[in-house]
Amino acid sequence: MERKAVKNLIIGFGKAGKTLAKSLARKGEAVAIVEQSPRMYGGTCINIGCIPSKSLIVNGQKGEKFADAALQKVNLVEKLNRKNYHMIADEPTATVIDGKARFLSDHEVEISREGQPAMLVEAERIFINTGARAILPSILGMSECKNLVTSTGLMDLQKRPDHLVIIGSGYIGLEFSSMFLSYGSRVTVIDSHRTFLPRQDRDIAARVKKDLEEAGAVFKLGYEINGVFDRDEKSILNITFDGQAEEVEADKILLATGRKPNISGLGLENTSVKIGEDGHILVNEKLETSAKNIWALGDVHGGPQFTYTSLDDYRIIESQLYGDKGRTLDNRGELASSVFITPTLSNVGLTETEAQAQRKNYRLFRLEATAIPKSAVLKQSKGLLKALVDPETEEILGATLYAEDSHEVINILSLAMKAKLPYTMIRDHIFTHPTMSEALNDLFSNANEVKK
Ligand SMILES: Cc1cc2nc3c(=O)[nH]c(=O)nc-3n(C[C@H](O)[C@H](O)[C@H](O)COP(=O)(O)OP(=O)(O)OC[C@H]3O[C@@H](n4cnc5c(N)ncnc54)[C@H](O)[C@@H]3O)c2cc1C
Ligand SMILES: NC(=O)c1ccc[n+]([C@@H]2O[C@H](COP(=O)([O-])OP(=O)(O)OC[C@H]3O[C@@H](n4cnc5c(N)ncnc54)[C@H](O)[C@@H]3O)[C@@H](O)[C@H]2O)c1
Repeated sequence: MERKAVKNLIIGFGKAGKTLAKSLARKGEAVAIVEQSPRMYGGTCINIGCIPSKSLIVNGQKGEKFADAALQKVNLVEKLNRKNYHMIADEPTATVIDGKARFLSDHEVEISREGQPAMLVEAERIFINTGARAILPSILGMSECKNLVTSTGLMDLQKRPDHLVIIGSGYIGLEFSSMFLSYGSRVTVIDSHRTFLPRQDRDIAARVKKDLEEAGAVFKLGYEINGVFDRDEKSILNITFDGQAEEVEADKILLATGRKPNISGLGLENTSVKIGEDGHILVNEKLETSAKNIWALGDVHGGPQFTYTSLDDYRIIESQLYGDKGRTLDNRGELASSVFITPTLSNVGLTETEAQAQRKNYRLFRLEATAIPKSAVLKQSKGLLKALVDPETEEILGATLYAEDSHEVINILSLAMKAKLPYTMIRDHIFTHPTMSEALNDLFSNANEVKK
């Protein structure tokens, strides 16, 4: 077996891993990064996640035809994939190894390669960045169903399905409903949960649901899925609500019921790395696993699954191994998030419901998106903005922005929260005009405070 010794081995070409590989190489350190599929150079985000999905979403909003948008998506991904490969492979002290990694011990990793003998890599330090993969709930008949796909399969289609049935109304379920509605598909969303967007305030969830319904989505919430079978070119889902059975016919079925840490076949049982009950790699606030030479970064260690949290994991490693050791998971602060539907739904910090559950004192500010001049310019006036402020410190406790471009505007509020700025600073700040961010002036004005 071919053997290789290297100081740093990174398993998985994700956001954290590739950024770390580049940084190590720039320091002149020997680093090898192993990736199981050339299709995935650069990881989930650029190949099968954020970037292709947002490309399809944006082109759908612009009114492009699905076939054209699909082609643009392929070209964009190919370009980014090659760029990511060369970003690492062209560094003199870095090596990209094609193959699937499996631990033999805390320091030894076997890499199986297609059409070539396996390779054994011995490394001083190992960074696991293997991401997450779609959870496939067990549904009777699903393995024989030819129209059942995950988000990856759906984005590979050349032709839009006439009727898309989506199982799951979380991030992927909602973003893909909005996306395919914009291309003219009929969309039905089924979720086992009765409450729509359970972590959002009820007024926000109701708005989102109503807007998606107006765009054509049909929601079937609180349904159990009993089985699926093919009939000619279509597939039929058997579902029940309160014991009442019904059938739904679909051209494609998207499974979007969550993603779980990718540790399958990684051989962690041969190491001293400990795994949590739900299958994530256990790490401390410095991302150290229970093996002293092994770290885990990104989706694989559980917690929020975002590209920007994976990037922040890289920053933690950099700070711990080469910096002032100040950066950890514990001082990450509030994370903003956005669901890229139309308009976008963004959150940071507490929702009103969470503030109430925590018995916090808060001042509530509320603004209809119709009041924002830029929303009229953009011809997208749907939405509602909410923000909570601590009455004593005047700091922002949280915000929910359901409005066009809220994925940009939310970052202003997350920065303000991190900097502990009083809300008055945002209220009185001079923003350029006409922009969606200037709505923050109005949102925080006294006139828009909701007296409880
Ligand atoms: C459809 C979709 C849309 C998304 N949209 C967004 C978004 O808009 N914004 C956002 O922030 N997040 C989004 N996400 C989530 C985001 O993509 C992930 O959280 C992020 O990419 C995780 O990065 P990572 O660094 O953990 O690893 P990944 O980027 O997942 O990389 C892991 C890599 O490891 C490889 N690998 C796995 N096992 C092995 C092995 N044994 N040997 C060798 N290689 C291996 C995999 O092939 C993969 O390339 C989306 C996800 C999906 C699926
Ligand atoms: N904009 C973004 O940042 C973005 C976009 C896409 C994905 N992501 C990341 O990817 C992760 C995975 O997304 P996701 O949408 O797959 O998961 P999710 O956890 O967001 O939503 C899963 C949904 O599936 C439902 N569900 C679970 N099991 C079910 C079953 N058996 N039958 C019917 N419904 C069922 C749940 O009730 C939930 O509504 C997200 O947590 C997110 O971190 C982020």
